Amino acid sequence: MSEDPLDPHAHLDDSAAEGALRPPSLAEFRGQPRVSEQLGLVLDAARARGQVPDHVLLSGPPGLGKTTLAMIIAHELGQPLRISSGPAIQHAGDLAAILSGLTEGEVFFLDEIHRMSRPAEEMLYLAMEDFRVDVIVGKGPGATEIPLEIPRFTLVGATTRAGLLPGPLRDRFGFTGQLDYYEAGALVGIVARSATLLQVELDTPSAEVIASRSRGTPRIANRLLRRVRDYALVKASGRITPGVAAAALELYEVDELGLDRLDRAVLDAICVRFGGGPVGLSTLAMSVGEETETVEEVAEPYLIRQGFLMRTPRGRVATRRAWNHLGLAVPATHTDLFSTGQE
Ligand SMILES: Nc1ncnc2c1ncn2[C@@H]1O[C@H](COP(=O)(O)OP(=O)(O)OP(=O)(O)O)[C@@H](O)[C@H]1O
Repeated sequence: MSEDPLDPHAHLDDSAAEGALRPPSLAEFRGQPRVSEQLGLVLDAARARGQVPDHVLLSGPPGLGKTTLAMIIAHELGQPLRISSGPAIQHAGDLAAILSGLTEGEVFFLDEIHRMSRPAEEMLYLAMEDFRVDVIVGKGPGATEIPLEIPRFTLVGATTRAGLLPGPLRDRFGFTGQLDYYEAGALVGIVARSATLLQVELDTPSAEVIASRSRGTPRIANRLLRRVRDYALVKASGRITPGVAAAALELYEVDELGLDRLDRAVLDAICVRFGGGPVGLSTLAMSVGEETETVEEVAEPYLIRQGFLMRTPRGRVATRRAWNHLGLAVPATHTDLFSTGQE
């Protein structure tokens, strides 16, 4: 796993602190007002009926709060939480073991659900719908399927790419929450709350500097706060001002739009090495020395959202904004491309 302090995938930096900063209830969960309200309703209704709620699918880029919401669901329902992930469940038997060990009403959080093996996925269909798994006993022609009842549970699936889930799996979730990048105001609130929990004095203008460079992502906001705190301690007698926050983030190569080293490397590769594109994803990933998934799921969504690049059927293409942000002149050929209405 990467140790890059700005990588939203990286959990290891002060991971205990990250856990301590998770809001424990929906009331303390900021941002995502629609998902939060809809989910609150699902939980309230289930509680009122005294039943186990529908299965919940949470999708969105890393670090936006999917794990946090799964923990909140369990907490709000007063149920234990079991955590696993798609890549950890390669055999149907692994899943059968987990499911048969659940207690009635337990919340089962399955991260990266799109990366589960096919046989496990098929077992999950039945478990989600009928609360039953078919365990195969024996081998070859003598093998028999033994149906096994499992306790009613709530599955909370998380994925960075809901589109990658097969239709039959997606259809079995009663509620899907699509998490989006956070608005600046919500991030300021998150940073302020974290600062209080970390016993760091932080005024609103400084919180705004951190929030505005956090790529709309609470995990990054919390991490940047910790880096700013360190910087202030070493260089500014512990006092955080907007100038100190900006200088700290400059040091960590986070620019004023929140773009980090990988984001800029991607833009630089498209604009400079590939003449603005179109360039295929795998070529692009290789040229910045990253996994295709990291480029596609971490860097691209934010760059697209910020209008720096476009996905086209022929590959990734930089927009004028990308050239401008890198301080480069837009080549004439690309001015032509965008003036044809593709921007
Ligand atoms: N709405 C929120 N309010 C306050 N803090 C939040 C919120 N959402 C996320 N966080 C903080 O951001 C961190 C990352 O959240 P979380 O681990 O839930 O993200 P995730 O979407 O599950 O990411 P991944 O897919 O990479 O596991 C948590 O430590 C939590 O403190």
